[in-house]
Amino acid sequence: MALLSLQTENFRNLAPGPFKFSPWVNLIYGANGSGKTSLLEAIAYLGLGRSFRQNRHQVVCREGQQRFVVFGAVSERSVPAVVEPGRADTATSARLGFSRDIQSRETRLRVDGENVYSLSVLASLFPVSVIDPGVFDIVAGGPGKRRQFLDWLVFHVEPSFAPLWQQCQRTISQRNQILRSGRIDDHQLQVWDRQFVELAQQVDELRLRVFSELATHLRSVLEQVHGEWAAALKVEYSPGWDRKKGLATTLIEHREQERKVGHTLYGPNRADIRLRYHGHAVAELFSRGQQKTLVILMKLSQGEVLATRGKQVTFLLDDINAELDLVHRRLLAERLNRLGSQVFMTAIERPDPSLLWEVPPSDYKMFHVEHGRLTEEQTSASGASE
Ligand SMILES: Nc1ncnc2c1ncn2[C@@H]1O[C@H](COP(=O)(O)OP(=O)(O)OP(=O)(O)O)[C@@H](O)[C@H]1O
Repeated sequence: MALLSLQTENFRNLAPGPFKFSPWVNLIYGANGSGKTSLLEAIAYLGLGRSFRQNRHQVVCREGQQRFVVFGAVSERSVPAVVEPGRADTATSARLGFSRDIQSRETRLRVDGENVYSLSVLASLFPVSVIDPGVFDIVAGGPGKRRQFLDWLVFHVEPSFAPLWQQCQRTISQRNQILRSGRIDDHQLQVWDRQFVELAQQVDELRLRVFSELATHLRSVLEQVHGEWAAALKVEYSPGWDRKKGLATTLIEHREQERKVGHTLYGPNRADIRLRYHGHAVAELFSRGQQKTLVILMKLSQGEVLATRGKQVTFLLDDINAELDLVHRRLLAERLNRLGSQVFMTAIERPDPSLLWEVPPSDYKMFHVEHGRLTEEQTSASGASE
């Protein structure tokens, strides 16, 4: 899907719009505090149902207002692995809406004017991938971030994953309650363990299958990065228990330990993507730039896996220029262009397209942001299409 237009009400400092976007590349620049990140945040609301910057809806609602609205029109495009920009059919196929009343805490999700009750409906219609400074925790942070990263892809590739994982998480929390209660009923725990092991194996199977595809794409994109670090990097999926032993045996062997800590220490809730370099975690040895390049390439690989399923990810890149040198910026821009993804890329200075692409995409738009207002500027692409 690609976002063709956006309207907002009371969203931070953004003007209401409507703003019309390119289904391919949108370059957005403006001074500090002009509203670039707020724009990406509003777009992301349509696919995530929340902000990627912080947890509370009320922070994005304009000061003094009680309700904010984000409304967008998205188009469906069939995306072969490599697409020539400008060739796809961009007929509007869905109108997505998100509104939140701050006082009543009521959230409303709308698709084509009808109420929907699950965020996963918006998420599957409009997959968005945010690349902002916070995303670098995928490498530098704990396993939870990497699990979330993998599960985002599994959710989009395997429709059975979301309900399965929910059920598995419920089982884990029931199991934790038993482990925490002073008097443990062994029989009761065994019953939960049987169910837990079965669900865990199903979750693991889906994650492993999707991870293998992701790893293949990541390996291919890493081959384009010149540097020993990219060649020596090892990327492995760990299910959260010793696979040779099996989860059932692991749980029996560690029952005492789990009783002591009062929660589940082995299982898909502990899965991870291990990123190793010469036997060490990459977070210990990689430079900041290398870590950032790696995260961006991992995100790009997610987009490539979805493209093989005919699903298109919209990438929201917030001021990545500060993080990447020109060579890596170009590599990313070229790969995104080949992928045919819709891209929103912000910068403080007006970007020079000739520095990003050898041949700039035939259909891109350039916007200047000031006080939350977007002004579209003429580019060689807009000139050519007239
Ligand atoms: N709830 C709100 N109500 C009104 N204005 C807000 C609200 N939240 C943020 N703002 C203002 O919106 C403006 C836009 O901030 P934003 O983070 O989008 O800027 P930016 O262009 O990304 O800046 P930078 O380049 O510094 O990252 C800021 O001036 C901020 O003070």
